[in-house]
Amino acid sequence: MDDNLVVQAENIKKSFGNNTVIKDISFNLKELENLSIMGRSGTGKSVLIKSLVGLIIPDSGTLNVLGENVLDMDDDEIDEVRRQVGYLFQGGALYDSMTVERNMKFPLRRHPNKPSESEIADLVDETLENVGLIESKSKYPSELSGGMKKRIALARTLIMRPKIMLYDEPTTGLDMITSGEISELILKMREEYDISSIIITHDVSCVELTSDRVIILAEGGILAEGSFDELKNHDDKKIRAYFTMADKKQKNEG
Ligand SMILES: Nc1ncnc2c1ncn2[C@@H]1O[C@H](COP(=O)(O)OP(=O)(O)OP(=O)(O)O)[C@@H](O)[C@H]1O
Repeated sequence: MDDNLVVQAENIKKSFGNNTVIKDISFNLKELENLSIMGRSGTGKSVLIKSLVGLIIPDSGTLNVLGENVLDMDDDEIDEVRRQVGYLFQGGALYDSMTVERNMKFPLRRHPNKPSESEIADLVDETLENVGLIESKSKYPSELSGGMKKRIALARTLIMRPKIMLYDEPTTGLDMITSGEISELILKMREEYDISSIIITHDVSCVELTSDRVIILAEGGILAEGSFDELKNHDDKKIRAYFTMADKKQKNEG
């Protein structure tokens, strides 16, 4: 595997019964790169990133993550990959019955190389400072806005110091200003923690702000790949449409 590639996926295929979701996809992620994956609903974006952490097993292909072949791993080895690959799920999923502080401490306390309680407390404070929410430490999720919950969910993932972050629709359901703040945070976290990221999103502004490279999925394969500007101004109007249609949708929602 190329030294600079943290993910290398070759000829991935995946069907669920008769439903062939991924016909043949190859892609890679470079160190410190932010890669956006766009595509209509149901094109297999989530399936693709779930396969990076062993939540879905492709039918065929090769899949290297951080230099290791994840399709040939036992449960312990996959757990080790999951510790290095943070996954921000669509729902964000905080524990409602726990304060922000306890939500943050929870994954660290379960870590096999568990830090001491005072180290955990320092890590929680430092990470909450970084996402701008230290003052919400004693609050419960129900007391937080959608944008704040996303930040806390992100902080809880970052506290594990992942090398790769997988963001599944990080700005969905947020207003345009809050979405912009989350996109800024994705950029800031790359600087702060040297993270390479894959961002699944329909949010054109998020793609524009965060991404070095964009892949558009359609019909089980890669329809287009390039920089934001290349794809937004592509000769093929079918490709341009991914940017203009979503723009209009956002304006209507905003
Ligand atoms: N565990 C599963 N079992 C069966 N089918 C599944 C499973 N996971 C995903 N699928 C199917 O795979 C297809 C792609 O789903 P996926 O969630 O990857 O879409 P997506 O591109 O992320 O869509 P969205 O933008 O709506 O989140 C869908 O038809 C879905 O029903």
